[in-house]
Amino acid sequence: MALASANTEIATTGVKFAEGEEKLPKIVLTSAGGSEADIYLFGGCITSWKVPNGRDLLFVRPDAVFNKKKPISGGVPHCFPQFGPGAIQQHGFARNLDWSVIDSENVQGDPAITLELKDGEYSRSMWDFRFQALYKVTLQTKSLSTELVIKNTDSKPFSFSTALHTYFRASAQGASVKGLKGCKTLNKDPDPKNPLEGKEERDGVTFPGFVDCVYLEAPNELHLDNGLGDIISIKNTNWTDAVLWNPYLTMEACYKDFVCVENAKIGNVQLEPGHTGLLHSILASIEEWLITVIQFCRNNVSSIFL
Ligand SMILES: O=P(O)(O)OC[C@H]1O[C@@H](O)[C@H](O)[C@@H](O)[C@@H]1O
Repeated sequence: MALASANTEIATTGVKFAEGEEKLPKIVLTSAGGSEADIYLFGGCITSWKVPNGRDLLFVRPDAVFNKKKPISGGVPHCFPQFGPGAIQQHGFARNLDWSVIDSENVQGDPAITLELKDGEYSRSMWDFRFQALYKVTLQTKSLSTELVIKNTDSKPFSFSTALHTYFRASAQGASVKGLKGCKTLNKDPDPKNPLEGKEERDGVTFPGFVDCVYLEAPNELHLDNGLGDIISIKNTNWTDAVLWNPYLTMEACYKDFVCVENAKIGNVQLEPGHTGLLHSILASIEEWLITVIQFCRNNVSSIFL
């Protein structure tokens, strides 16, 4: 189904247009299983993901503005075509532009929407390439999955870096991320322009103060304990890297209430004309007992089968 503008009615079950903050158009997805997600067309930004118990697992900063003068600070903003710092604005322009809805579907009670962003005068003024970005967001009862497809529609090659800069609601003091042990790190604290190389030695990475660290070649599944009673699995295909960020006292009003765990592609991805790159991520709320079983199996699998 092709959808032209924000005013078009969507006939797909579980997918509707609504007025968001400051009357910005947003899409509301509602699954048959009782979960809900909000996606603003401005920035193609998912701002809310409520699981069936009603808890919103994402966080929007209290200083977020919805007037298109700044990107929406919170939820799942895009960083494209640059993660940064770099030649163009920090985190690129995709979070500052209106995306359009081009498709929607509902498969067995699970709604999905596909947004599109293409180059225009504004984007070409800082990054002179023609591209198409397709972003499919699918909501299931306990998970939210995204698929980002970048296509080079130009006649010359280009390269980009990218991230999903996900803000999770958390008690930063009690939060931890598992799965990063052994990864090579680029610590942007104290100097983001000259990150310090290192290796992660911890089983669970915590947020005791300012954190701004890139993890290279991260595994395809991480577990975030948000310190509020939720365990969130963050799975990916092709998002090779991860970034952890908490601004600590530089954002005194809210640093205690969130942590960013970002799927990222830090090294430049080179795309030839006509070629596409695909990045897939699934956030899933999982029960603590399941984590215990997974960990038990990981620790004991060799002894069970030997
Ligand atoms: O643009 P935002 O949402 O304020 O986020 C900024 C932060 O984003 C993080 O991804 C970077 O690693 C930090 O260096 C940066 O300060």
